[in-house]
Amino acid sequence: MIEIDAITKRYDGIAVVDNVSMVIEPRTVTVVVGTSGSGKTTLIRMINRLVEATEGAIRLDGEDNRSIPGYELRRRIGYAIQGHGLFPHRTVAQNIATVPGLLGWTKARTDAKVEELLTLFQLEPRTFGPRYPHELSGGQQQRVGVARALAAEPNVLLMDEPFGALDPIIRAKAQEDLLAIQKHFATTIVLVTHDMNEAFLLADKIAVMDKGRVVQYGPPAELVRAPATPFVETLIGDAERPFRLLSIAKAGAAAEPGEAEGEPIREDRSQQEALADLIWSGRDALPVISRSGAPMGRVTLDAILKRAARPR
Ligand SMILES: Nc1ncnc2c1ncn2[C@@H]1O[C@H](COP(=O)(O)OP(=O)(O)OP(=O)(O)O)[C@@H](O)[C@H]1O
Repeated sequence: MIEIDAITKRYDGIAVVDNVSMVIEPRTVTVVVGTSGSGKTTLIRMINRLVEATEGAIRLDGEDNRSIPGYELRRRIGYAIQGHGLFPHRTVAQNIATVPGLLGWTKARTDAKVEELLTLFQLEPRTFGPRYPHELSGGQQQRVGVARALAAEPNVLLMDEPFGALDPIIRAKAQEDLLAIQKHFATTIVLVTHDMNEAFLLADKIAVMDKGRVVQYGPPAELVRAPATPFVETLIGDAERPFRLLSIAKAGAAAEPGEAEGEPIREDRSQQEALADLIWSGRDALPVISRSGAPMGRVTLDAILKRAARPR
C-alpha cells in the first residue's frame, strides 16, 4: 500500500503539488490525469524520491520512504517513462539486466529473468536479447523499457506517459500487455497519462489533478456519475459520458437469457464494443459467450442503450 500523506512540493515558494493525500491499494492500477503542469510527474516522482517533498510523507507498506535506502527504493519501485530511456550502447538483454546487476544477482538468475520478461513481452529472447535499441521498432523499444522497469520484480511500477509516443494500434497492444503483466506479477501501478481513454481502460482508480491539487480520486464510474468539479466534467468530456460508462462495463454484465444470430461477443469485452458490434452488423442482439466459449445468453441494443443513459 502507498500512503501519500499531505504531500507538498514547492519550487521557489510556489506549490506545484499542494497538500495531496491519497491511499493507493496494493495490486491496483491508479491513473493520474490532469492538465499540463498540474503536478502529475512531480507527484509520482516523490514516491520513489526522484523528487524530494517539501512537506508531508509517503509511506510504502507503512514505512516512510525517506528511511528506505536508494538502492532498496529502486528495487522496490520500477520506473518507466515516455521514450523508454534505454541505454543505446547496451543490448536489449543488458538493458533489462541493469537493476539486477546493481543488486548483485547471479548471472544465472539474471539470465533467467531476462528470458522470462522477453518471452512475456513477446520478444523472442534469442532474436531480441542481443540486439541494440536502435535495431528495434518504437513499440518494441517501449516494451523493453517496461521489461527493464520490471526486472528486479518491483512491488510498485511508476509509469510516466509510457505509451505517449506510440501509434494507436501499437498503443492498444501495449495497454493490453500491461494489464496482463500487472495481473501476472500483481504489481501496484501508478501511471500518468494525458489520454482519458487510456485512463478509463487501465484504471482501478483515477486521480484528477488541477493546479497541484487532487480534485477527485475514485473509480472511473464514480468520475462519470458524479464529477466533483466542472474541471473533472470537462476532462471526462460531456458528450462522451455515455461511452465512458459503456467502456468500463463488461458485455457479460448486460447479458440476459435468450438467443441471437451471428458472431458472438465474449463476456469480458466492454459494453462499448458490444454497442459497436450491434451497430456495425445491423443486429438488435448479439450472442454472449464465456471466456471458454460457452453460451451465456444475449445482449440487446435496448439493454445497452439503457445502460448508457444518464444515471439517476
Ligand atoms: N525542477 C523544477 N524547478 C522548478 N519548477 C519545476 C521543476 N519541475 C517542475 N516544475 C514546475 O512544476 C509544475 C508541475 O510540473 P509537472 O512536471 O509535475 O507537471 P505535469 O502535470 O506532469 O505536466 P505535463 O503533463 O506537462 O508533463 C510545472 O509548472 C513545472 O514547470
